[in-house]
Formats: sequence, C-alpha cells, structure tokens
Amino acid sequence: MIELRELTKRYGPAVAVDNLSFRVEPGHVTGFLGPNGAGKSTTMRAILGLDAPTSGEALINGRRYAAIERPLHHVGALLDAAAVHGGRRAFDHLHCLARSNGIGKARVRTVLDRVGLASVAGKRIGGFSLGMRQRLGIAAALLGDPGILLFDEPGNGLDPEGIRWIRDLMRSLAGEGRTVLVSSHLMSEMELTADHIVVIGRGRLIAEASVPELAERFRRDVLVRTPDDAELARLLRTAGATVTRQTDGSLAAQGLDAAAIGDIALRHHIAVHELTPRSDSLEDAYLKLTDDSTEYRAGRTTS
Ligand SMILES: Nc1ncnc2c1ncn2[C@@H]1O[C@H](COP(=O)(O)OP(=O)(O)OP(=O)(O)O)[C@@H](O)[C@H]1O
Repeated sequence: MIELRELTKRYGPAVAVDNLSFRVEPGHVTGFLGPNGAGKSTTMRAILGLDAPTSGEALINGRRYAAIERPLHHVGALLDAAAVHGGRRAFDHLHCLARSNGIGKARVRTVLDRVGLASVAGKRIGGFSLGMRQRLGIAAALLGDPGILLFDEPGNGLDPEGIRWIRDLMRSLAGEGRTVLVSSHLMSEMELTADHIVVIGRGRLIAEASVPELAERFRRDVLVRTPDDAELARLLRTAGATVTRQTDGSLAAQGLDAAAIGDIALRHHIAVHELTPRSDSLEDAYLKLTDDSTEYRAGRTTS
C-alpha cells in the first residue's frame, strides 16, 4: 500500500504539492489524474524518495522509500522512459540494475519476455522506438517482482496497440494483487484502465473515488420511455422528481433513481419501454472537477 500523509512540496515560493493525503490499495489500478503541472510527477518522485517533502510524508507499506532495503523488490517505477543510456544494450542495462539489487540474469530474461523485448535483448537502446523504451522501462520496474508499481504517463507517445498493451499489463499486475498507481491527464484512458481515481489540481486533492462512484456523482437524469407519459410524469412529480418532457416524447427525470421510477410505474400498471440512467461522461466530469486548476488554457475567443 502507498500512503500520503499531508504531503507538501514547495520549490521556492511555488507549491507543487499541497497537503495531499490519500491511500493507494493493492489489487486495484489507481489512476492518478490532473492537468499539466498539477503535481503528479512531484508526488511520484516523493513516494520514490527522489524529492524530499517540505512537510508531511509519503510511505510505502508504512515506511519511507529510503528506509527500504533492496527497494526494487518492493517498488518498481517507470518515470521517464527516455532517461536511459542509448549506447547500452537492453539486456546489459537491465542486468546492471538487477545486480545492484541482487537479482540474477534469469529474472532479466523473464521480464524482457514479459514486455515483449526478448528478441531485441542484445540490441542497443539508442535504436529503440519510444514504445520499445517504454517497454524497457516497464521491464526495469518489474525486475524485483515488486508488490507496488508506479507508472508516470506510461501511454505517452504510444500508438493504440501500445496503449492497449500497457492497459492490459496494468490490469493483470493489479489482478496479481499488486498496488498499481498510474498517472495520466486523460480521463478517457483511465476510465478503461483504472478501478479507482484520484484527481488532483494545483497540488491539492480534488476527488478520490471508484470509477462507478464518480459516474454516480455525475449522474444527470433518468430517461424514461412510456406510452403513458402524461400519467407517469404526474406520478413522478408527486413523488418529488423534476420531470422534463423531451421533443421525442420521452421523459427526463431528476431526483429519483431508475429503481424508484420503475417501482412507481409498476404500482400504477404503467408500461415502461426504456429506463436509462444518464451520466455526464467521466471526461466531462473530470473537466468540471479540474476547471479551476488548469495551469494554462486557451483564451476565450471574442469577436
Ligand atoms: N524541480 C522543480 N523546480 C521548480 N518547480 C518545479 C520543479 N518540478 C516541478 N515544478 C513545478 O511544480 C508543479 C507541479 O509539477 P509536476 O511536474 O509535478 O506536475 P504534473 O502533474 O506531473 O504535470 P505534467 O502532467 O505536465 O507532467 C508545476 O508547476 C511545476 O512547474
């Protein structure tokens, strides 16, 4: 488990992370979302002991990173896939990392195989595409078979096949009971990958919820189709709902959920042909949540 306790990181007068507290539990993919400059990378660097917090703490299984012996066995991370020596061969790069944590060559071969780089193990990294570098970075993160994994924007610059591969990998790592924290600025991607979402903006926690909870929070209304719309609208209003009749004759009801509407219709022997809860897309929800915390945005065009 990863736990942040009132984590704050300042760079001079700028506050990159502001009193941030949340937990990342095992067995799930937790999506860590926020606009550019929200503080995601700084938070991850603090978890990995690369940035010292100004105050508060970031703990891995209850300990600071620096206090963990042979950390690759506990935590693996992909922060910046470009930050590798291009002159090295893939196998040698991983073997060098492995040795420093007492990990043997067999494990290097296993992780190269898991990320699909076995056939280029002897090739120099300088000739690798961005996608291959991402895979190599992930192989490095997996070397020590750690229970906790952090990935900073792992899909950046990848083609759709590469993005799908990363998504499936994250899900299978969580399925193995690991703690997986993955940052992104795309809710559309996290909706497909993550079970839990943590949203930050300007270094502060904006929302923390499961994906279904977040969808529920942004539930808009329930669409109801019935041949007896006037009578059902009257009954729903009596039960406290706000009901709007749409141009196609269907009803949009707010204030009652689909189950309550169905029960009312049943009690009054009214046929219901459709009953659909409608939510804002998570992308819309995310934009609403982070509206005040976007660092740079296009100005409104005035004519
Ligand atoms: N070493 C540093 N020195 C000064 N300011 C920094 C430093 N690192 C980050 N910052 C600032 O801290 C804030 C948070 O940056 P951070 O990189 O953590 O955000 P992020 O959410 O990862 O953004 P992005 O999605 O653009 O990568 C930004 O305003 C950034 O300019």
